[in-house]
Amino acid sequence: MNRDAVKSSEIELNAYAKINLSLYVLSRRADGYHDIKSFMQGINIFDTLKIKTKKINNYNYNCFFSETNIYLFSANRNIPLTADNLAVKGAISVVRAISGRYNLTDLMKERGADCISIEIDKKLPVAAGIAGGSGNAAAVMLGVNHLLGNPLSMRELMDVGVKVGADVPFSIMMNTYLNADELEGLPKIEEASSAAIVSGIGEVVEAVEPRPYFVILFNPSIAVSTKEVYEAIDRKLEDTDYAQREVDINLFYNDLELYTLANYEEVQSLVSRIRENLQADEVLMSGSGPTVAAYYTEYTRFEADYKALESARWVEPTWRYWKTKSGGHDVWS
Ligand SMILES: C[C@@](CO)(OP(=O)(O)O)[C@H](O)COP(=O)(O)OP(=O)(O)OC[C@H]1O[C@@H](n2ccc(N)nc2=O)[C@H](O)[C@@H]1O
Ligand SMILES: Nc1ncnc2c1ncn2[C@@H]1O[C@H](COP(=O)(O)OP(=O)(O)O)[C@@H](O)[C@H]1O
Repeated sequence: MNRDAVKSSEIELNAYAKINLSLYVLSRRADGYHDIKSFMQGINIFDTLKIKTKKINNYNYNCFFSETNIYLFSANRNIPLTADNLAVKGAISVVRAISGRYNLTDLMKERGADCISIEIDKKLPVAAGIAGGSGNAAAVMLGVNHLLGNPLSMRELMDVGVKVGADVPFSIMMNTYLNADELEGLPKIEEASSAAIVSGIGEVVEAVEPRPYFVILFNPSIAVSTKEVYEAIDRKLEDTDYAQREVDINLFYNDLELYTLANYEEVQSLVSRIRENLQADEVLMSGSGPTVAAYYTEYTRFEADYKALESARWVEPTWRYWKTKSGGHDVWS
């Protein structure tokens, strides 16, 4: 570790959301988690997090965790402002991993700091199938590691991150790639990508070239529990033909869609209305839902459809939608 390389006491990172262009659930493991195979890609919508190492000089924060002196602030009331916050879990896990190898008190002292503060500007929907919380954990892990002089490499952060959440390893890789300018000096940064084929429960992340698409993303403003959806798929996995089928990672396919669409009328209605009214090449729910992506290869059709949404009667006032792109900065410019 180059202790002198990073002496700034503050970093601001965008925590980008992900979408699953394909998601196959392969088997249930003894610990209740599921082995999957998924093509995941970053998308240009994000929360913003400010992470600081500082002297404790004010108490204007929602909560304080004494074990590692971590303060959290967010104006958003849809996320837990407690130790259950995934940003706090990310901070604790990275602090513990660093403490295992280095003297944390010394690292903090060298920076004239005795606490870490996290501020979350939450813009993404919560429990939405786009890894908003995992992205917050990823950004905090990358930010704390950066402020403490990059003791851990990107891959080491990913290994620690899977204990915080199954989507965290991919979120770390993708958010490393998309925040590369801010994270200069992170060991193994050159291995990052905004797209990957993800397997295991989420810990095996193989960087691949992104597949660029224009995307209109819809969220019906309901929350869906990932745990509930995975548990529901277990009955299907008992069928050996299903469990042993061939998977094509390049198809637009999501094993979890069947359950969420059948059990959440709002999501079924959202998908049907998008299919009836838009000219998208593909329409697919992301992750466990309820967010649905309409994918376009052609810009003019994408623009026309997006424009028409403003006055479309089939769009419910409670829905949120975003005009965005998937891939990386090169396709976003
Ligand atoms: C479905 C996916 C697809 O990318 O994304 P989301 O819909 O959550 O965005 C992920 O596999 C979700 O990852 P993540 O949301 O981080 O999961 P975790 O917090 O670790 O786990 C929540 C719960 O989901 C179940 N779970 C999660 C991942 C996995 N491979 N198998 C599982 O069975 C477990 O029951 C666990 O208790
Ligand atoms: N910082 C955070 N941002 C979003 N959700 C969080 C956060 N911390 C904890 N959570 C909780 O994590 C769960 C999953 O949220 P999220 O990551 O948004 O879902 P998904 O992976 O389906 O997009 C929710 O129950 C939410 O309350």
